Amino acid sequence: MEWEKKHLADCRKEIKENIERLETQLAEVTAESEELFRAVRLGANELYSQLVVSVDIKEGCQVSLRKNRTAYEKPYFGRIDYEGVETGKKEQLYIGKNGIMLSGHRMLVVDWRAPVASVYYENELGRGSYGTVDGSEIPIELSLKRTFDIADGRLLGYYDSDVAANDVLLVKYLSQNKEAVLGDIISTIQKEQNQIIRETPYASLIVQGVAGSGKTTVAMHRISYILYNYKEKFAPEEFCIIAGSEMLLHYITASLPELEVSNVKQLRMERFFVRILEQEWKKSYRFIRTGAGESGKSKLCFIKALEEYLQKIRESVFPLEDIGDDKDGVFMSGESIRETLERSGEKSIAALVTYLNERLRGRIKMLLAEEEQKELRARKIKEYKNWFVWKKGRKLSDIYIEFLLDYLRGNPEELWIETVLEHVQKGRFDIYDMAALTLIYVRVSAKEKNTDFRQIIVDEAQDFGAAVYYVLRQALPDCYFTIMGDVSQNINFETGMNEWDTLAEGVFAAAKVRFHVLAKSYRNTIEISQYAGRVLSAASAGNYKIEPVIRHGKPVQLWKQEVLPEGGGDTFRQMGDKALSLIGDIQKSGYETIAVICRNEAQAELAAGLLGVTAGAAGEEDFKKGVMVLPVEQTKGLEFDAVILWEPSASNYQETAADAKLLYVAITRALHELHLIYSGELSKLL
Ligand SMILES: Nc1ncnc2c1ncn2[C@@H]1O[C@H](COP(=O)(O)OP(=O)(O)OP(=O)(O)O)[C@@H](O)[C@H]1O
Repeated sequence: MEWEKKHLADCRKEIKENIERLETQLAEVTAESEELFRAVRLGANELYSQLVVSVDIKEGCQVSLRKNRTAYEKPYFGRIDYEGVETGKKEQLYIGKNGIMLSGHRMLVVDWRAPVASVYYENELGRGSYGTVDGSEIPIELSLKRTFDIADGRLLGYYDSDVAANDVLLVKYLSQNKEAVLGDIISTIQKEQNQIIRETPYASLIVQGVAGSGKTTVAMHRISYILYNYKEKFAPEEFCIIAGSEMLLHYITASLPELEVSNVKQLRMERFFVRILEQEWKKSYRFIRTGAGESGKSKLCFIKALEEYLQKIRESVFPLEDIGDDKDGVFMSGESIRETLERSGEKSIAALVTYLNERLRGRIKMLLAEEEQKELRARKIKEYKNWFVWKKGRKLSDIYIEFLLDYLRGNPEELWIETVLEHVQKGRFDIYDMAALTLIYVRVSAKEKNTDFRQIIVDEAQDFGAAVYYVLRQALPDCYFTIMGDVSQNINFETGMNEWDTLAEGVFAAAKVRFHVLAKSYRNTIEISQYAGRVLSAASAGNYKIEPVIRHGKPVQLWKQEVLPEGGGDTFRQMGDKALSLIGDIQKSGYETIAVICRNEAQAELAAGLLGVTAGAAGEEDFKKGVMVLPVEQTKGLEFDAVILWEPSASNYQETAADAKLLYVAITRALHELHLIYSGELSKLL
């Protein structure tokens, strides 16, 4: 202990010196760049490149200073001692949230994202290896793995152990209250989480993780990891985080600056489609949250039927016939058209029309190249100009309508199509109509393929059906996807994902996607997890079980309100009073985020009225401290110190898989305390 205390003190001394040196350097470089800026503004253009360099140095200084200042309080959390098997070189590395360099390029603290830091998270003592960014494996003999508990620059203790080195700290960390943002877990990342964070960025991932298993947290750390290790290959602007609601996006991305991630994009799924559709999404169009026939439209067979329909249009625009005439010969053969079509699967019809017309013109010029053919050449070029035609400006929605009519002819029993047609004619589109429009855009009119994005991260991915992912893949063929979800929490039972095979096989081709499972739940106490377990088997057909991290809390409390003869109003008032007194008690025990979770918006309005707070409305963006009254659907992905589940009665939650999923979501939002207030009969699921 004394040795480590001294090491910490020495380390902090060096960091302090670093800070002082950087402060001086920053002051100097700031003065220098200001001077250069003035000179350039007065016309000394030859100093411009010097100014750019100076500004770069200044920014570098600011970043280092920030890292050193943060590190001063808690420079590191782990230590590994090992010997390189091939080199025989002994290393003793301290691992922290920020890599700290000393002058002379001596590494004081290794950044948690560095490849070697993986040893701390994954390896057991003895022979092992770690992977580098270029894919090679470095064999090592690990002799020590140590976890530190450091606060405010003081060493409180350390633990040496094998693979689960960070368990003690983990439980300590989990017992704390939560800030109203997603925490950073750098010092307690678990092995199976680490494997996902450090998966190659050149693969798509599907992660099935039970509620509270860290899917969202892991996804954010993965972005940080990729940007740190693959700076040259991926830029932050090429990342987009997609989720179902604004509140969830705000909640999850609030943790990004802490992880040194800035400038990544974040969009709700429907906004993402709008972004891809660009001007094809007309001003008069409206997104509707619930459309018609979503159950049918969300399935792969529907979107693949559209794909086939578009393929037929393509075939009709480019007949595989020779182009030319008997007298002057063949300018372009049917065979060469076929080859071009095959090679250009990613090109839209409009792009191909332009391309093939240009090629045809080029071929005519080449075949009639002689001077004496000049006149004939000009005539033929004119004759075959715009040989391939596609009506520009044809509205995507018209093509969609034609397809729907065609689909209806083939499937006359699918009556919902009539309603979809009505919506589309009025310019009203749900998420699956938007996916369909996007596919039509990609196949029909896109000028070129979209290269804006390279990494897409979808959170709460189970809420969208396979058709959405099929279209995303087609629209962004060069993109890698990180898809995080939990089929047990699929609240859109008819449309969303109830298993992952369809996605893995039907959208990605199973060989191309890596599947991970996170089974441990870090959020809830054992008592809450076990309670959730009761509904889980009904919610996931028993496929994915929760393994809670051993952390005890209060038992789950049930508060039954007898139905009063005076009628519902009085009964609810009594329930409201009970909730208010519970909230008072919970706040007294120091918890800050409390949610009252209701079955739907109407019940949330009612409960909010009784509690004297405003209910979280659909468009609400802020996740805040205090009491929030929310319909269960809007609590997806969020977590609260305490949850009061409002009216989990038999009539609100019936014995169906869909209702079980809703209950499961609601219960698993609670970190420390769960209370149920209900009148009459409790749901049979409980
Ligand atoms: N390794 C870990 N160490 C400490 N805390 C962790 C760890 N992994 C997850 N957590 C915590 O567990 C909680 C749940 O994490 P997160 O919200 O990422 O889970 P999730 O799988 O996305 O949950 P849900 O499916 O319910 O939205 C968070 O408070 C997070 O900080």
